[in-house]
Amino acid sequence: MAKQFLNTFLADQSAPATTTVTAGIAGNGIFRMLTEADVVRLVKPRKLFSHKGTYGHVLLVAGQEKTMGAALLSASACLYGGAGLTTVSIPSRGLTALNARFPEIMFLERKALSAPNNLDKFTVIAIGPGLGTSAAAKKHLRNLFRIQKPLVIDADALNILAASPELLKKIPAGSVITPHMTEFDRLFGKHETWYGRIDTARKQAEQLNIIIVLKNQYTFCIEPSSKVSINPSGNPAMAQGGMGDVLTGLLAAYIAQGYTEIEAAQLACYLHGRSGDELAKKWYTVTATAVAEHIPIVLRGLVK
Ligand SMILES: NC(=O)C1=CN([C@@H]2O[C@H](COP(=O)(O)OP(=O)(O)OC[C@H]3O[C@@H](n4cnc5c(N)ncnc54)[C@H](O)[C@@H]3O)[C@@H](O)[C@H]2O)[C@@H](O)CC1
Ligand SMILES: Nc1ncnc2c1ncn2[C@@H]1O[C@H](COP(=O)(O)OP(=O)(O)O)[C@@H](O)[C@H]1O
Repeated sequence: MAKQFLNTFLADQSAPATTTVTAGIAGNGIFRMLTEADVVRLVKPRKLFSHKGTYGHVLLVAGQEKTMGAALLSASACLYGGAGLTTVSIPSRGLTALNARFPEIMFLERKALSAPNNLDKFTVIAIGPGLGTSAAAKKHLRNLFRIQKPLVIDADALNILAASPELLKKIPAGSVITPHMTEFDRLFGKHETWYGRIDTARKQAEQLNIIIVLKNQYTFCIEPSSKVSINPSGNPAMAQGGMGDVLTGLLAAYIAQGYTEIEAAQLACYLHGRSGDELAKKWYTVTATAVAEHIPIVLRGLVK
């Protein structure tokens, strides 16, 4: 394969012209591009004699009155991503919508989040889509930080952290954060270039001991070792609200199923974009709902 350069993946081509990207995540370089072969190798086929308990239990803390849709979209991705069980903690006003739309999904009252015992049974907890940034939302995030288990942190939970640097320092080790460019700059300061942003992300992933999924046309998954994998799938037909909420649900679903946090991030990014790519062959734009629903079809095509 011809040599690839990092600038191919940056909107502003701000990297040194000689910085290369190797094909495949097994490569030794800092910058490695995820390939279809990597993803096929990562996927663990579902087992004979397995049941819902085999594939983990996601708790998703999301939604407020005006953005309940984000919670439902994210929850749908847990379902279509194959989590064994999904429970959603949304304001109780969203319960009718949840039951009508996804009868497979369970509900946990918000007040139950303050008792750590209630959370033991969950394999992974994701927080943020459509959550809002109220004092109550901040309290829920703070409570989840106390149990010291890695979290998936997105959207408004990131905006809460951006406004509370003292809380950002307490982020549980091993957590995965999924900022888009604007959320990233709110968290870590304004950046003039993409190369500068990636440099900061590598430093922060190491310092905070977390995985940073920096979303854009090409999404960068940055590990605490500061290695970067670049996701090549996805297209502008996907540039619509709710797409990131679906990515968060997928990521949580793969952690629930026993993938490591970095494997889950790589799988979620690739399959999310691939779903959008397959749909965009027929559709000029694709919805977040459609991207989630198409995930099992993408996997059926990749894993024989
Ligand atoms: N149906 C729903 O309920 C939806 C709820 N959402 C939730 O609403 C909350 C706030 O989201 P908002 O969209 O208002 O605010 P954001 O902070 O996500 O976005 C604010 C602005 O940042 C810029 N931006 C967003 N993505 C970018 C990217 N990849 N690169 C560069 N700039 C980018 C855009 O100009 C955008 O208007 C989140 O919790 C989110 O989960 C959104 O996901 C949209 C759909
Ligand atoms: N032009 C694009 N090309 C590839 N992926 C895209 C494109 N636009 C959006 N996406 C993907 O959609 C998601 C958008 O996330 P985000 O901005 O958080 O959306 P939202 O807040 O509306 O849910 C990211 O995973 C991003 O990579």
